[in-house]
Amino acid sequence: MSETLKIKEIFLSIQGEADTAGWPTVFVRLSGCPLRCRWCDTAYAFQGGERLSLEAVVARVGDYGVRHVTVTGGEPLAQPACLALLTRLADAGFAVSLETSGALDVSGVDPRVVKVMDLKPPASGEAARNRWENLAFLQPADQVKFVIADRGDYEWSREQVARHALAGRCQVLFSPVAGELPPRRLAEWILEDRLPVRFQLQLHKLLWGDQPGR
Ligand SMILES: C[S@@+](CC[C@H](N)C(=O)[O-])C[C@H]1O[C@@H](n2cnc3c(N)ncnc32)[C@H](O)[C@@H]1O
Ligand SMILES: Nc1nc2[nH]cc(C(=O)O)c2c(=O)[nH]1
Ligand code: SF4
Ligand SMILES: [Mg+2]
Repeated sequence: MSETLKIKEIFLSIQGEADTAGWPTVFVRLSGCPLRCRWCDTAYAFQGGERLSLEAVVARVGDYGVRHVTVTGGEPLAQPACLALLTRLADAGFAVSLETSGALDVSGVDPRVVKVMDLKPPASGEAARNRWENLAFLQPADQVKFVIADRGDYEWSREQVARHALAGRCQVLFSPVAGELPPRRLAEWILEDRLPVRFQLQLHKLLWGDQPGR
C-alpha cells in the first residue's frame, strides 16, 4: 500500500513568511501537532483532515501551476511520511520549503528542501521542546525563526543567536507574535542592538487578516 498523510488543507496563497515571502505558493498543511504554543494561529489544524496518498498530494500541488510549495501544519514532521512527501515534491521540480517547530528531528529532511525552523521562546510555553541537536543539520539556505511575544522572549532569542553563532550559519528571522507584541517595538529593539537578524511580519495577515486557507 502506498504511503498516506493526514492533510488539513491545500491552498494557494502569497507566501507570507520567511525568505520566499511574496511568491505565489501552494501550502500543504498537515494535520496534528504535539506542541501547544500559547499563541498558535493554526490550532484548527490540530484535529481532522483528509487522508491522501503522496501521489494525490503531489498531483493537487501541481494543479495550481506555481513553482513554490510550502509544507506546514500543525507540525508536519510529526507524520513520518512527510519526509517522503518532501522528496517527491523536490523530485517533481518544485521549490520546496518546510515550516517546522524545531521540536522534531530534521536530520532526514531532503537536502533540496529549505527548512524554516522555529526555536520556541519561553512565552510560547514550549521552550522545553526545542531540539537543539537540530542546529547541526542547518544548511546555509535554511532559516531559524524566533516568534517573540515580549521583551523576555527577545532577550532569550538574542542570547540563543549569540550562544549558537546562528547568524553565521543561516538567516535568522525575528517575528512578533501577531496581535500581541507591537511590531514597531520589536523593530526598535533589533535596531538598538544592531542585531544581524531579519525582521518579519506575516504578509498574509496584512492582506487577509487571520483566516484559515490564507
Ligand atoms: C503554524 S506554524 C506550523 C509549522 C510548525 N508547527 C511551526 O511551529 O513552525 C507556522 C509558523 O507560524 C508561526 N506562528 C504561529 N502562530 C503565530 C502568531 N500568533 N504570530 C506569529 N507567528 C505565528 C509559527 O511560529 C511558525 O513559524
Ligand atoms: N500565506 C501564508 N504564508 C505562510 N507561510 C507560512 C505559513 C504557515 O502557516 O506555516 C503560512 C500561512 O499560513 N499562510
Ligand atoms: S508547533 Fe507550530 S502548529 Fe504546533 S502549536 Fe506551535 S505554532 Fe502551532
Ligand atoms: Mg500560518
